[in-house]
Amino acid sequence: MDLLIIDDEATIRKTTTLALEQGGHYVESVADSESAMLRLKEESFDLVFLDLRLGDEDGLEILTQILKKYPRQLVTIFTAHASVETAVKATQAGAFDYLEKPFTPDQLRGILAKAKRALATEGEVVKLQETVRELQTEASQNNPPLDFSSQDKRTAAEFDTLFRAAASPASVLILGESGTGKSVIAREVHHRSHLREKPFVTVSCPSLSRELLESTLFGHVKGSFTGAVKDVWGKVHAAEGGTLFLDEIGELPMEIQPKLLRLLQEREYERVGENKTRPANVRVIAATNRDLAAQVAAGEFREDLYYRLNVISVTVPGLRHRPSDLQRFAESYLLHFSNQIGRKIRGFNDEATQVLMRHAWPGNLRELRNAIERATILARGEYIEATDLPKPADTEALTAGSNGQKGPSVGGEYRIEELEEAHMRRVLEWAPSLQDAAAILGIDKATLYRKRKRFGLT
Ligand SMILES: Nc1ncnc2c1ncn2[C@@H]1O[C@H](COP(=O)(O)OP(=O)(O)OP(=O)(O)O)[C@@H](O)[C@H]1O
Repeated sequence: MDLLIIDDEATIRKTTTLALEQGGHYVESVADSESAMLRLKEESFDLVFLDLRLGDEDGLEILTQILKKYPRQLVTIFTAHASVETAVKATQAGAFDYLEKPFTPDQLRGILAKAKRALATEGEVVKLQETVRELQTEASQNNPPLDFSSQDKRTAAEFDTLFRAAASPASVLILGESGTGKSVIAREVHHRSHLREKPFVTVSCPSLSRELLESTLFGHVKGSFTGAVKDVWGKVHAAEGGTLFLDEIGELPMEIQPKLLRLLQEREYERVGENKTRPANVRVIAATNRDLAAQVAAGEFREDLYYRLNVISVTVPGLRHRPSDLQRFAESYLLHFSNQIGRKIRGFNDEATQVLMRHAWPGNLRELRNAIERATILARGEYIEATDLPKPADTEALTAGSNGQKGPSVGGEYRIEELEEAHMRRVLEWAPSLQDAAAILGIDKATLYRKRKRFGLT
């Protein structure tokens, strides 16, 4: 623990410091209230020992002054003038405990054990607050039921690896296009792990500036940058004992990468603007829709960090690569949204089913969910019709690559060949086999092979 002794008697400061240091604690001591307030402003201490008679100063007044500024500070009063009256006064003023001089090392240890319990309880409250926040996020999204089964062999194998590894403390890296369900999977890994009762804390890497992200992760001390008006704990602290989920890790700035590596490797970190090293006990799950290996090759992501994160790695296939699951998701979303708005919709008519199956779903489950929610609202009859769904010839869907980049669009200033190549590339991305791709494109397999070679689509 980090302790501060405020006592004007040099011998008491020295002997108490020695006794506490022997117990492995970090101890500082000061002789007056001015130095004490200065240190409390600069540092955070787990427990303060305050002498009730501090030269000319009144310990009770100093106690009030400390608690006014730092209401959660634990303060134990030292006094040579023990009496029920002073004890009552000190506790009424908010003292955590009371120690009569001269005290024994055992009494001191007793106080420390009690303070440790109190701090742990406070830590639990912070963790609970974090959990409530996460649950509120989950609930406010009002999600349809989650489904982690798959008829697609590759997807099923990826999920199997992932969930078998859930119970280990190993870091997990979840790769996959946007909307494939990486955040949802990260939560599920946490729920299936031994840490399920502990906090699950999310940090979205791109949503913050570098400075803010560093302080959000590790916390900061007062004065460490403009606007840092008080000491703040970070998400690493909030996730203590549980899971820290780093979303969009591919966007983690280079400057922060060594700090995350240290957290993973040494299990320690420092708050921004502070030299004190703190232990961290968190399991890290990271996700990205970027090609992290390519980022490593391009020198944009540290290789050592990549390997640390990559202990267990899964790639969630895009929805077009698991067509056998599409209908099930569509039906489950339909049931959820029709119940939500109190409508009886029995399913999709044949034409609508065809549209569902032919669309490439570049936005994956998120896009499907939104499309079904919209269709549920628009549906006139008992069945969803093709016109309730996004148009199959939606230019965006036809021309946007899996990385979201646009290609030539229908009606623009493009040669037919360019459109042909873009269309073929997209279909090849999601069609389950070359035979299926040829059937969808309306050409025979030999022509497909020839064109693939010509366009370099291998
Ligand atoms: N296993 C699942 N079962 C049912 N629906 C799912 C599942 N996974 C994801 N979804 C749906 O897809 C939406 C998007 O999921 P999520 O936010 O986890 O994707 P993501 O891959 O993290 O996306 P991004 O990369 O854009 O952050 C969810 O809100 C949910 O509606």
